[in-house]
Amino acid sequence: MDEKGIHTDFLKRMTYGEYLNLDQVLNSQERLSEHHDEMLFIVIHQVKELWMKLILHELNAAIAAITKGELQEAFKMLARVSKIQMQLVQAWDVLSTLTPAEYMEFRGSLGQASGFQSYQNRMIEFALGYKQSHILKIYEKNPVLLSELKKSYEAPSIYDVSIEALRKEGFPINPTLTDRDFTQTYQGDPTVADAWLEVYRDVSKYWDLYQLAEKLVDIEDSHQQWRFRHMKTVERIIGHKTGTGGSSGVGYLKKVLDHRFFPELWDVRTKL
Ligand code: HEM
Ligand SMILES: N[C@@H](CC(=O)c1ccccc1NC=O)C(=O)O
Repeated sequence: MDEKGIHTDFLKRMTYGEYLNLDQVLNSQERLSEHHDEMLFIVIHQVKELWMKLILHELNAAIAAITKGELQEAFKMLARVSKIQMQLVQAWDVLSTLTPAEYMEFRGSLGQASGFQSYQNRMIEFALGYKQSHILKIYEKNPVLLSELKKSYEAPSIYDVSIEALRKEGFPINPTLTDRDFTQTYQGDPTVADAWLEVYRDVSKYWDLYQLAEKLVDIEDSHQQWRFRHMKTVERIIGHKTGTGGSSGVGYLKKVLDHRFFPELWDVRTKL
């Protein structure tokens, strides 16, 4: 049988579990304590990491599509990102069934591990334009992750390519934004604010850019809802204890809430 024949034969016999690699997926919930609720804790985090994998897949494709001027394709992907984010926000309801006493019974077995080290969470923040250089240090000892992370740290974010789309439409965007140092978090620019204001004032003329802006607002809105639910769930479970990752805990999570990804898209609402 030729190579193709063997392959077809394998496909014919392939099972559901083989296709989805369920052996690995369903044998990856190793509790370090004997505690009943540690299973909930592990599953919630794994589900979240899987959804984040899909978010990144969609966000990166959307960035490429916007760069090529294929906005309709990008809208489809960004709408999917929003729906996934809704799942992630709702997942806090499941975790909230964990009481403080139950969590404290197995918290010790987590050591210094913390969501702070979630690599995919940082990749998403980079794709959305929040670039914090100290994040790279966390992965110093893992060259594979570090080089992947660096690539997205140095690349334009979804907002950078959206600003470029404004420029391509003919808006007089500050030229220094086009080849700026993308490792720096975008700080806002009056020419971008003026351009979005024009788009929102004349929606029928700039329908695609308007839709792009509203998709970005959806994503930032949901991301903030996720951050808020995280902060509140943490408060109800550990109060103001310091975090396993070494931060002040709730105080730190509250501060993170201040960050805005797409500042002009929020400011434009006041000006309309
Ligand atoms: C009992 C549940 C949880 C508690 C008590 C908790 C607590 C904390 C604390 C205190 C921090 C600050 C860093 C530190 O010092 O550790 C943190 C950060 C973080 N946690 Fe959680 N967390 C919980 C569940 C989750 C879940 C389910 C996720 C989703 C995967 C998650 C993702 C993150 C992320 C991404 C950060 C980094 C935030 C940032 O730096 O902006 N956490 N968490
Ligand atoms: N930072 C949490 C620990 C924690 O939540 C955590 C630990 C191991 C794996 C994932 C975690 N989730 C998110 O921060 C704490 O301080 O209790």
